[in-house]
Amino acid sequence: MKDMITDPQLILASQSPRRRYLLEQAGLTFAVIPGTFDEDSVQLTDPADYVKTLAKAKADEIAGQYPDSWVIGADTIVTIDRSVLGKPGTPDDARHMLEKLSGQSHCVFTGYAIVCKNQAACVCDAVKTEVQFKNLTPDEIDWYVQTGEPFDKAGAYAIQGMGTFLVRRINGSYTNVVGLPVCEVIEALLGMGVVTMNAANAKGLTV
Ligand SMILES: Cc1cn([C@H]2C[C@H](O)[C@@H](COP(=O)(O)OP(=O)(O)OP(=O)(O)O)O2)c(=O)[nH]c1=O
Repeated sequence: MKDMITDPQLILASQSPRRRYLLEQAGLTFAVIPGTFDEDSVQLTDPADYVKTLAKAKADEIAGQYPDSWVIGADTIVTIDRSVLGKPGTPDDARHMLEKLSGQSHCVFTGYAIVCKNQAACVCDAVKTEVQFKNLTPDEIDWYVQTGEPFDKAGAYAIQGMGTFLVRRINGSYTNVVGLPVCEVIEALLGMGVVTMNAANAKGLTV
């Protein structure tokens, strides 16, 4: 149930600490209100369409509760060949994902949606980044799984964490791999007039 407080102007509808950190680092002030949307209820289609649909559903859920606020939702998946890798449920899942990614290139798709219900406004898009892994030895995979880092990350790795040693090169947005394409999201927020670059407040973006 919604608290009896004034709607925050900008909301990140996500439980992901990485998304929060990326937006804070970009100078935004916002509230964090994660939703309860069931990701398994959405049928997998084209990867870009799929992450856009999920991002929009996450944003819409919170926008329904805070209709005057601007709400940001996002979703990230990893694809390789024809498989989609979400978050591993068990150490064996994580090991299999890392074995699949070893020595190969894969794609990371993040969808984002920015929604304001009472203004009937919505921007929704997806960004793709290519990531190439080095060849991993069984010992490297075992060690990385034991760190516990893979478990809440799509594809069982964190490029921003200890998993940085896995990545030989990337082609595209780095923040997109971490969970939110910050350049595109800030561009959209500026374009919609949700935030401004105010010379009198050069410490951050003005909401
Ligand atoms: C590939 C990769 C993913 N990830 C993370 C970003 C996302 O938090 C997660 C993908 O899961 P998501 O389902 O996109 O997001 P989430 O469940 O963490 O949060 P919410 O649905 O509430 O917004 O994987 C990294 O942190 N680093 C990486 O290198």
